Amino acid sequence: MVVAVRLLILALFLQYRIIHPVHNAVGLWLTSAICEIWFAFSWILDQLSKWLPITRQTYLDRLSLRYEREGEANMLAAVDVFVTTVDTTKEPPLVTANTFLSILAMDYPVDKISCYLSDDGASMLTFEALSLTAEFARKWVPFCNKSSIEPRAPDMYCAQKVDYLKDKVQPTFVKERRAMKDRPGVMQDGTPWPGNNTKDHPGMIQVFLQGNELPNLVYVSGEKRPSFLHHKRAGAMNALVRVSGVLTNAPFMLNLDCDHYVNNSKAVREAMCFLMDPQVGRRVCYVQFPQRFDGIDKNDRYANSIRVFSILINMKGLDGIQGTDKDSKEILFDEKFGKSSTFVTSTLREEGGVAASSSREALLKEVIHLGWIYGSITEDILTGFKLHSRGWRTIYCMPKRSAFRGSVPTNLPDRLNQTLMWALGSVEIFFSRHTPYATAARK
Ligand SMILES: O=c1ccn([C@@H]2O[C@H](COP(=O)(O)OP(=O)(O)O[C@H]3O[C@H](CO)[C@@H](O)[C@H](O)[C@H]3O)[C@@H](O)[C@H]2O)c(=O)[nH]1
Repeated sequence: MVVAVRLLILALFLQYRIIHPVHNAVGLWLTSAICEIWFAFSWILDQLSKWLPITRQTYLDRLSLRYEREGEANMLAAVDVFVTTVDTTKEPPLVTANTFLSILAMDYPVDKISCYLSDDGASMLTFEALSLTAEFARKWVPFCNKSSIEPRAPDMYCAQKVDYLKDKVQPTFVKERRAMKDRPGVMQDGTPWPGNNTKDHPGMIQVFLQGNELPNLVYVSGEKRPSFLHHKRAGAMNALVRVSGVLTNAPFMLNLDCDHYVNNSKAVREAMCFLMDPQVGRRVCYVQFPQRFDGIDKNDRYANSIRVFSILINMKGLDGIQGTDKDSKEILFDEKFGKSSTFVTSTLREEGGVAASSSREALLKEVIHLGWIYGSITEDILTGFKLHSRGWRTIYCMPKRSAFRGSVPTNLPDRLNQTLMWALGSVEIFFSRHTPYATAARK
């Protein structure tokens, strides 16, 4: 009803605008009329996606009943978690360390989680930080598991103003908690990685944790050469897909930015409710969680929360059609689980991912399945489109306790840069051969 009334008002307004030209300022009138018609058109498109909003419910106990039977081997699927970082000045290693600790301490069988960091900055500082993170994880993860705390990112947990003495918790817990709070700082100085140039260095892989007590933890910095495009985050993600394909090759992957920590330790289980569902799971290629952010100031100067709340209905609506694409317009981050088989975890011919007898055309076709698509700085949106155009479904999952939380730009230049990047990415997709309109026309 509201939409119909708005549509009517819009039609009357546009009719008025068109039949009343401003003769002494034709240029201005024409420009504003074109802009208004364009906005009206995009608003109508936006409404179309809202007809069938879906709210989903997960039942974690049933997941456990099906896949974690007593006396039997745990049947939950393994997950490779990918985190990307590039610039230690904008993405402090301490933030990345928190993200990793929250991942390592997730409520999921430890032998089924492997964490990978892609360091596009090839920074010694990040490398050192991850090494110290691995050390601290040996204390932090058992503490989290024993005490069932939330969130499991140490800084965010310790920043909570909870009086544990008041709650009459066990004295041992209070003591252990204090020990965790007084942990030694994990950062050292900002010495650059010796002998390396961020734009020209060999590939680097270091396994920090491996075994049955903690999840695997691997540092990766993909090879960079000045004469080759490395395709920014898409290239970094594909490097991780290839490395993890060789090392752990889990059937699912979780992808996070370095400043997005796990806020709900059961997040992976939430996603598995869909991905491991015998019926729904077969058609689903990823599960996406809503964007949630810390650090938004009281007046929300940079409009960070608008994109969180106003898009909720759009996301639910899209879920009712085929699922959400990664949307750069309002969403900053999302976390998604994809089936590696969709992306084919091990690589091309040399890794046995594609039969040696494949023709060049077949190979090229497979390459499209092989990972994040190149050609746009908003590679996640582009890849989301591609997956949808191949018939995959995606799920929008909103657990009561938000699954992940991230940080937002806290100054105007960063916020403007971010918005510009998303806008450019969308324009790139629109004019590329991957444009959804061309894909729809080809069908
Ligand atoms: O060359 C690069 C550039 C970026 N990144 C990483 O990519 C992530 C996102 O980059 P950022 O510049 O912070 O972009 P945002 O706008 O904050 O990120 C949102 O928008 C991007 C483009 O749509 C998506 O890739 C991200 O997942 C999404 O969170 C960060 O972890 C970076 O460290 C790299 O690994 N290599």
